Amino acid sequence: MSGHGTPEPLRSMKAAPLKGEAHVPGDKSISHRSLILGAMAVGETRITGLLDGEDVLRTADAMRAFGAEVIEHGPGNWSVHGVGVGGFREPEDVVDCGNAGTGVRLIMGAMATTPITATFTGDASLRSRPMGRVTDPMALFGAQSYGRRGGRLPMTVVGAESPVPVRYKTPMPSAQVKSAVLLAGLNAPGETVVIEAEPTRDHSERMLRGFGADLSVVDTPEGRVITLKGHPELQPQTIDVPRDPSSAAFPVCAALIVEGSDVLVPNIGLNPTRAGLFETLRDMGADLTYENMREEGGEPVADLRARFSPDMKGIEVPPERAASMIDEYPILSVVASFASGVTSMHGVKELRVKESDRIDAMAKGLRANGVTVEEGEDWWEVTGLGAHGVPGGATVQARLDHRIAMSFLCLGMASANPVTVDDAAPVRTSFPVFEPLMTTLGARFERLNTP
Ligand SMILES: O=C(O)C1=C[C@@H](OP(=O)(O)O)[C@@H](O)[C@H](O)C1
Ligand SMILES: C=C(OP(=O)(O)O)C(=O)O
Repeated sequence: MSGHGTPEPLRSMKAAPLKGEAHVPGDKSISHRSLILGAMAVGETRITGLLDGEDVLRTADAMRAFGAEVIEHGPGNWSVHGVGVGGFREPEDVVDCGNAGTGVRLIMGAMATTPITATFTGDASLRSRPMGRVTDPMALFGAQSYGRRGGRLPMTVVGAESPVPVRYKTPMPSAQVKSAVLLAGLNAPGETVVIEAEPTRDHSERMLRGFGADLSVVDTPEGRVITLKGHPELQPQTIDVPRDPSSAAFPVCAALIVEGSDVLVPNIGLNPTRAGLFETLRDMGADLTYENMREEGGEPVADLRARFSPDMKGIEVPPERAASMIDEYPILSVVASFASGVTSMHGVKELRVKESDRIDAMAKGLRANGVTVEEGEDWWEVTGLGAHGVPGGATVQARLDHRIAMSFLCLGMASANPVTVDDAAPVRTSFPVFEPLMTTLGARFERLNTP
């Protein structure tokens, strides 16, 4: 598992023009939810296109520990025989969610209204992340939790004996917190209500409805109000997981900064709660087009075509767009380094509690590679050096963060000198085929024994 093995240093050298098609893996958010909702349905859910990244494999193991039958039939092809809402059994051992914030937080929610006890842990990154944001609303349902100081893992959650429904306004924009409350609400009587001031990714709402839950979403002056009726019998589904826009971001952004590139990234979901990066890149003047726009499973889908864009300009990224591109700021900051002028990113303090403090990780690594970065608690600014202006040449720390590792590997494809990442193992959490896929397009990597 990432974070426990030998570090895998990887150097990224100037790439050849990136050309061809990039078939990126399945969506991580939807993959976690497919397994969890499949485990809470009655009968067999079939899944194709499931991401086989380590984060999702941990969730599959966790669902087995809670009593569901989870079987891999072949690459991406899975079945889950669910135990029904309220049917989880008590895990016999500690549940290790690895590197996955989404996995642990959604599973805590899913079990918090069933009278069982479970202890959760994860790798060094996950053990440093705040869990109070989920255990606070779980306490309102009647669950108890005992963790390390600061609400850190390892943590034991004692599910509520007689859960009560909850009305909860999320204190920060977080789809994980929203989803944990909705999943807990499944096994509470009456109506559970979540209110979010800023809309976040809505996969849980769409999928809960798909599984047959009674759920309504209303936009009000207070924010988005989501109401779920408790105690549904969830119906098993057949799910084809769409490709992950957050993974698509890497070949797209690499193509924009590597001279001579022209890359097609087919079948990417453009759900508006996820597509903020692509709009931002277009606002910066990127040659990024949506081809073959269509609807699949009720969601907009397109093939993304990205070509080398030497004339991109820095912009102020609208803060209200932050939730729809929260995982994409690291790679955006790489693109911003190759634009001209300043790109400023505000309203992004959530970046400080991801797999790493992503503002700090990117700021330190970009500075080491010759880029000027200013930062405050909830904002940062990157001063671009133009299409050929980034020196590169440094070794950076990935900090057990897949998106930091992949972002700096993309930087090295276009900078004057190679960029080395001290440990690329975390890439396997979300994008296990990143290295071969990017190599096929024209990237050049060198594996090192020591960074
Ligand atoms: O719900 C989800 O699937 C996710 C929500 C986001 O986290 P937050 O809820 O902490 O913003 C995102 O960063 C994460 O990669 C996936
Ligand atoms: C923040 C992320 O994931 P998680 O919170 O699930 O660890 C991510 O994938 O960028």
